Amino acid sequence: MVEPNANEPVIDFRHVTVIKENRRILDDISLRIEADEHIAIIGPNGSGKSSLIKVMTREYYPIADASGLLTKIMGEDVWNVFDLRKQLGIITTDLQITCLLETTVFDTVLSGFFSSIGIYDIFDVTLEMKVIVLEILKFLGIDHLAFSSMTKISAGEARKALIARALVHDPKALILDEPTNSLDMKSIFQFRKTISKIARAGKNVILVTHDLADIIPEISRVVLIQDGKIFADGKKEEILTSENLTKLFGIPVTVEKHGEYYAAFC
Ligand SMILES: Nc1ncnc2c1ncn2[C@@H]1O[C@H](COP(=O)(O)OP(=O)(O)OP(=O)(O)O)[C@@H](O)[C@H]1O
Repeated sequence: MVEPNANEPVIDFRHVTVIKENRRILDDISLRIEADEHIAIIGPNGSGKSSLIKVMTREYYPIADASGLLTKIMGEDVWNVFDLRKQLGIITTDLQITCLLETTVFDTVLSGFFSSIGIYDIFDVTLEMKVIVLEILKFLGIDHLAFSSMTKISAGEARKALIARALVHDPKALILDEPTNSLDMKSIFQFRKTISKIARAGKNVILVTHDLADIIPEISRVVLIQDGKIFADGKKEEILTSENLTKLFGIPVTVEKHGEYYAAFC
């Protein structure tokens, strides 16, 4: 198994172009995320955010003949996909839908060890795995829900259970694709606190969102994506401006800062 190098950039992509159905859905993207960085990726619907994440998880592959192409993750070019998924904890809305089964929170988190949906008799579940699951549930403050069904807890709690599932392998980075979709204000508030706690615990947070309010204070860098290209990349304070967001979304947008958080109005 590839052991990640903690000092190497988590992501070092250069000249990444992905073509699907004869269209460049990612167009010459270069993006380097340092070992200690937390970033937010923002862009309109269809701009290529999820596709970029899929290049990170090796679900999408860039065209191989691009000059200077590099797709290093934690210093390595070549990854076994199973090893890679242990290092990159991923939470998507699709996963939330897939995991909403009549299964307990505990088993949902445990299933992260097997990259499965549900737990089956053939799995070799160890005591150590169970201890890790309980520790993570405690860390995220949902241990009291361990034996509740995923279908009987709130959307915010279910989202935390998925984060717990992504953490079982102690990944280097946590990738969140639109994590607060369909959560109410209280759940969003609690969710942000959880992500802040994980960021402070030393995991890279890579957040894909439409909502500036998801950008936790620990995130200092923002990347804007438009039409498969990087439109702007830099310090949060410099990138999150009304002018940039107006150009990015093609509508008048006003960005305001409230304490350590941002909000956009259109
Ligand atoms: N497998 C595929 N085959 C064909 N087209 C694809 C494929 N995957 C993505 N696309 C197209 O690439 C573009 C970018 O899609 P992507 O899902 O990356 O955008 P996004 O920024 O994540 O959008 P959203 O905010 O709506 O989730 C879209 O036009 C999408 O239809």
